[in-house]
Amino acid sequence: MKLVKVCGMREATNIREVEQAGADWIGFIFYPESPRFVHEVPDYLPRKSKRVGVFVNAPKEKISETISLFGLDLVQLHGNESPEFCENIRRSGVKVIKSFRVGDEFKEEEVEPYHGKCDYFLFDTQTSLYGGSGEKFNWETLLNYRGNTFFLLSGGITPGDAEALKTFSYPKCIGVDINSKFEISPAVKDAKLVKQFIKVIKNPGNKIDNKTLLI
Ligand SMILES: O=C(O)c1ccccc1N[C@@H]1O[C@H](COP(=O)(O)O)[C@@H](O)[C@H]1O
Repeated sequence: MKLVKVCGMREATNIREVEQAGADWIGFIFYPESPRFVHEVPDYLPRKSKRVGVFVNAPKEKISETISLFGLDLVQLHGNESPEFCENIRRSGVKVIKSFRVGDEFKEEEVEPYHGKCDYFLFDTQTSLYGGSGEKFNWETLLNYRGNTFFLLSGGITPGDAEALKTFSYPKCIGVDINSKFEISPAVKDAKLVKQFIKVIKNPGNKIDNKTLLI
Protein backbone atom coordinates (compact mmCIF):
# COMPACT_ATOMS: atom_id res chain seq x y z
CA MET A 1 0.00 0.00 0.00
CA LYS A 2 1.68 3.18 -1.13
CA LEU A 3 -0.77 5.97 -1.79
CA VAL A 4 -2.04 8.26 0.95
CA LYS A 5 -4.88 10.70 0.33
CA VAL A 6 -5.55 13.29 3.01
CA CYS A 7 -9.09 14.57 2.68
CA GLY A 8 -11.11 17.48 4.03
CA MET A 9 -8.49 20.24 3.78
CA ARG A 10 -9.32 23.95 3.69
CA GLU A 11 -6.60 26.22 5.08
CA ALA A 12 -3.55 27.34 3.10
CA THR A 13 -0.90 26.78 5.80
CA ASN A 14 -2.30 23.40 6.73
CA ILE A 15 -2.50 22.33 3.06
CA ARG A 16 1.17 23.23 2.61
CA GLU A 17 2.14 21.29 5.77
CA VAL A 18 0.22 18.19 4.71
CA GLU A 19 1.71 18.35 1.23
CA GLN A 20 5.19 18.56 2.79
CA ALA A 21 4.31 15.60 5.00
CA GLY A 22 4.11 13.55 1.81
CA ALA A 23 0.39 13.30 0.97
CA ASP A 24 0.03 11.98 -2.58
CA TRP A 25 -3.49 13.31 -2.99
CA ILE A 26 -5.18 16.14 -1.07
CA GLY A 27 -8.97 16.30 -0.95
CA PHE A 28 -11.38 19.24 -0.79
CA ILE A 29 -14.99 18.73 0.23
CA PHE A 30 -17.55 20.52 -1.92
CA TYR A 31 -20.58 19.24 -0.03
CA PRO A 32 -22.29 22.17 1.75
CA GLU A 33 -23.58 19.99 4.64
CA SER A 34 -20.05 18.98 5.63
CA PRO A 35 -18.15 20.70 8.45
CA ARG A 36 -15.20 20.54 6.02
CA PHE A 37 -17.02 22.38 3.22
CA VAL A 38 -14.67 24.58 1.19
CA HIS A 39 -16.28 28.00 0.73
CA GLU A 40 -13.55 29.70 -1.26
CA VAL A 41 -10.28 28.98 -3.02
CA PRO A 42 -7.54 28.80 -0.37
CA ASP A 43 -4.49 31.07 -0.76
CA TYR A 44 -2.39 27.99 -1.39
CA LEU A 45 -3.30 24.95 -3.49
CA PRO A 46 -1.07 21.86 -3.66
CA ARG A 47 1.49 21.73 -6.45
CA LYS A 48 3.07 18.37 -5.82
CA SER A 49 0.11 16.48 -4.36
CA LYS A 50 -2.79 15.84 -6.74
CA ARG A 51 -5.99 17.81 -6.04
CA VAL A 52 -9.17 15.83 -5.43
CA GLY A 53 -12.65 17.38 -5.28
CA VAL A 54 -15.28 15.51 -3.26
CA PHE A 55 -18.94 15.93 -4.31
CA VAL A 56 -22.27 14.49 -3.17
CA ASN A 57 -25.00 14.39 -5.83
CA ALA A 58 -23.80 17.69 -7.31
CA PRO A 59 -24.91 18.76 -10.80
CA LYS A 60 -22.44 18.27 -13.64
CA GLU A 61 -22.21 22.05 -14.22
CA LYS A 62 -21.17 22.68 -10.60
CA ILE A 63 -18.52 19.97 -10.80
CA SER A 64 -17.14 21.32 -14.11
CA GLU A 65 -16.98 24.85 -12.72
CA THR A 66 -15.12 23.61 -9.61
CA ILE A 67 -12.68 21.54 -11.68
CA SER A 68 -11.64 24.74 -13.47
CA LEU A 69 -11.59 26.95 -10.39
CA PHE A 70 -9.48 24.59 -8.26
CA GLY A 71 -7.51 22.90 -11.06
CA LEU A 72 -8.72 19.49 -9.88
CA ASP A 73 -6.95 16.33 -11.05
CA LEU A 74 -9.52 13.91 -9.65
CA VAL A 75 -13.19 13.99 -8.71
CA GLN A 76 -14.53 11.79 -5.91
CA LEU A 77 -18.27 11.09 -6.08
CA HIS A 78 -19.81 10.23 -2.71
CA GLY A 79 -23.52 10.21 -3.42
CA ASN A 80 -25.87 8.18 -5.60
CA GLU A 81 -24.20 9.10 -8.88
CA SER A 82 -24.91 6.64 -11.70
CA PRO A 83 -22.22 4.85 -13.78
CA GLU A 84 -23.18 7.07 -16.74
CA PHE A 85 -22.71 10.20 -14.63
CA CYS A 86 -19.23 8.98 -13.57
CA GLU A 87 -18.34 8.35 -17.20
CA ASN A 88 -19.58 11.78 -18.17
CA ILE A 89 -17.43 13.51 -15.53
CA ARG A 90 -14.46 11.44 -16.65
CA ARG A 91 -14.83 12.95 -20.12
CA SER A 92 -13.94 16.34 -18.58
CA GLY A 93 -10.36 15.04 -18.42
CA VAL A 94 -10.23 14.23 -14.69
CA LYS A 95 -9.88 10.82 -13.05
CA VAL A 96 -13.01 9.69 -11.23
CA ILE A 97 -13.21 7.94 -7.87
CA LYS A 98 -16.60 6.43 -7.01
CA SER A 99 -17.23 5.89 -3.33
CA PHE A 100 -19.31 3.00 -1.95
CA ARG A 101 -20.54 2.53 1.61
CA VAL A 102 -19.77 -0.90 2.96
CA GLY A 103 -21.93 -2.56 5.60
CA ASP A 104 -21.83 -6.02 7.16
CA GLU A 105 -21.44 -7.70 3.81
CA PHE A 106 -19.82 -6.60 0.57
CA LYS A 107 -22.32 -6.15 -2.27
CA GLU A 108 -20.52 -6.99 -5.53
CA GLU A 109 -23.68 -6.25 -7.52
CA GLU A 110 -23.59 -2.63 -6.32
CA VAL A 111 -20.10 -1.92 -7.67
CA GLU A 112 -20.25 -4.13 -10.77
CA PRO A 113 -21.95 -1.57 -13.11
CA TYR A 114 -19.21 0.97 -12.34
CA HIS A 115 -16.25 -1.06 -13.66
CA GLY A 116 -14.83 0.75 -16.68
CA LYS A 117 -16.89 3.86 -15.94
CA CYS A 118 -14.57 5.32 -13.33
CA ASP A 119 -10.88 5.03 -12.50
CA TYR A 120 -10.91 4.02 -8.85
CA PHE A 121 -13.33 2.90 -6.18
CA LEU A 122 -13.26 4.08 -2.58
CA PHE A 123 -14.72 1.88 0.13
CA ASP A 124 -16.08 3.81 3.10
CA THR A 125 -18.27 2.80 6.04
CA GLN A 126 -22.05 2.50 5.73
CA THR A 127 -23.59 5.09 8.08
CA SER A 128 -26.40 7.63 7.83
CA LEU A 129 -23.84 10.17 6.51
CA TYR A 130 -22.46 10.34 2.99
CA GLY A 131 -18.93 10.38 4.37
CA GLY A 132 -16.64 11.78 7.04
CA SER A 133 -18.32 9.69 9.76
CA GLY A 134 -15.10 8.59 11.47
CA GLU A 135 -16.57 5.07 11.59
CA LYS A 136 -14.61 2.01 10.52
CA PHE A 137 -16.00 -1.08 8.81
CA ASN A 138 -14.71 -4.63 8.94
CA TRP A 139 -11.95 -4.63 6.32
CA GLU A 140 -12.22 -8.40 5.91
CA THR A 141 -15.52 -7.79 4.13
CA LEU A 142 -13.41 -6.70 1.16
CA LEU A 143 -12.08 -10.23 0.74
CA ASN A 144 -15.31 -10.67 -1.24
CA TYR A 145 -14.35 -7.94 -3.71
CA ARG A 146 -13.49 -9.74 -6.94
CA GLY A 147 -13.37 -6.76 -9.30
CA ASN A 148 -10.44 -5.37 -11.23
CA THR A 149 -10.91 -1.68 -10.45
CA PHE A 150 -8.25 -0.46 -8.02
CA PHE A 151 -9.56 0.96 -4.76
CA LEU A 152 -8.74 3.15 -1.77
CA LEU A 153 -9.56 2.04 1.75
CA SER A 154 -11.40 4.65 3.80
CA GLY A 155 -13.66 5.18 6.81
CA GLY A 156 -12.44 6.25 10.23
CA ILE A 157 -8.80 5.35 9.64
CA THR A 158 -6.78 6.45 12.68
CA PRO A 159 -3.08 7.24 13.21
CA GLY A 160 -2.83 4.00 15.20
CA ASP A 161 -3.99 1.97 12.19
CA ALA A 162 -0.64 2.43 10.44
CA GLU A 163 0.74 -0.79 11.94
CA ALA A 164 -2.29 -2.88 10.99
CA LEU A 165 -2.25 -1.44 7.48
CA LYS A 166 1.25 -2.79 6.91
CA THR A 167 -0.28 -6.23 6.60
CA PHE A 168 -3.34 -5.12 4.63
CA SER A 169 -2.29 -6.59 1.31
CA TYR A 170 -5.42 -6.78 -0.81
CA PRO A 171 -4.20 -6.95 -4.42
CA LYS A 172 -6.44 -4.20 -5.76
CA CYS A 173 -5.94 -1.78 -2.87
CA ILE A 174 -3.67 1.08 -3.94
CA GLY A 175 -3.89 3.23 -0.84
CA VAL A 176 -5.76 4.78 2.03
CA ASP A 177 -7.85 7.87 2.56
CA ILE A 178 -7.51 9.61 5.92
CA ASN A 179 -9.74 12.36 7.23
CA SER A 180 -11.55 13.08 10.49
CA LYS A 181 -9.38 10.96 12.77
CA PHE A 182 -6.37 13.18 12.02
CA GLU A 183 -8.13 16.44 12.83
CA ILE A 184 -7.42 19.08 15.43
CA SER A 185 -10.69 20.78 14.43
CA PRO A 186 -12.95 20.33 11.38
CA ALA A 187 -10.81 20.59 8.22
CA VAL A 188 -7.58 21.20 10.17
CA LYS A 189 -5.24 18.21 10.18
CA ASP A 190 -2.47 17.46 12.67
CA ALA A 191 0.43 17.58 10.20
CA LYS A 192 2.77 15.80 12.64
CA LEU A 193 0.40 12.85 12.91
CA VAL A 194 -0.07 12.77 9.14
CA LYS A 195 3.71 12.76 8.62
CA GLN A 196 4.24 9.89 11.07
CA PHE A 197 1.45 7.87 9.48
CA ILE A 198 2.78 8.37 5.95
CA LYS A 199 6.30 7.43 7.04
CA VAL A 200 5.09 4.11 8.40
CA ILE A 201 2.70 3.33 5.53
CA LYS A 202 5.33 3.99 2.89
CA ASN A 203 8.22 2.34 4.74
CA PRO A 204 6.91 -0.71 6.54
CA GLY A 205 10.28 -1.00 8.32
CA ASN A 206 9.35 2.10 10.34
CA LYS A 207 7.30 1.90 13.50
CA ILE A 208 4.68 4.39 14.63
CA ASP A 209 6.04 6.67 17.35
CA ASN A 210 3.74 6.24 20.33
CA LYS A 211 4.70 9.65 21.66
CA THR A 212 3.30 11.26 18.49
CA LEU A 213 0.07 9.33 18.90
CA LEU A 214 -0.47 10.95 22.29
CA ILE A 215 -0.44 14.50 20.88
O1 LIG B 1 -15.52 14.50 5.32
C1 LIG B 1 -16.67 14.81 5.05
O2 LIG B 1 -17.27 15.64 5.74
C2 LIG B 1 -17.37 14.18 3.90
C3 LIG B 1 -18.66 14.59 3.62
C4 LIG B 1 -19.35 14.06 2.55
C5 LIG B 1 -18.76 13.09 1.75
C6 LIG B 1 -17.47 12.65 2.03
C7 LIG B 1 -16.78 13.17 3.10
N1 LIG B 1 -15.50 12.72 3.42
C8 LIG B 1 -14.98 11.48 2.96
O3 LIG B 1 -15.40 10.46 3.84
C9 LIG B 1 -14.44 9.43 3.89
C10 LIG B 1 -14.24 8.90 5.29
O4 LIG B 1 -13.88 9.90 6.19
P1 LIG B 1 -13.54 9.54 7.72
O5 LIG B 1 -12.15 9.03 7.77
O6 LIG B 1 -14.52 8.52 8.17
O7 LIG B 1 -13.67 10.83 8.44
C11 LIG B 1 -13.20 10.00 3.25
O8 LIG B 1 -13.12 9.32 2.00
C12 LIG B 1 -13.46 11.42 2.97
O9 LIG B 1 -12.97 11.71 1.69
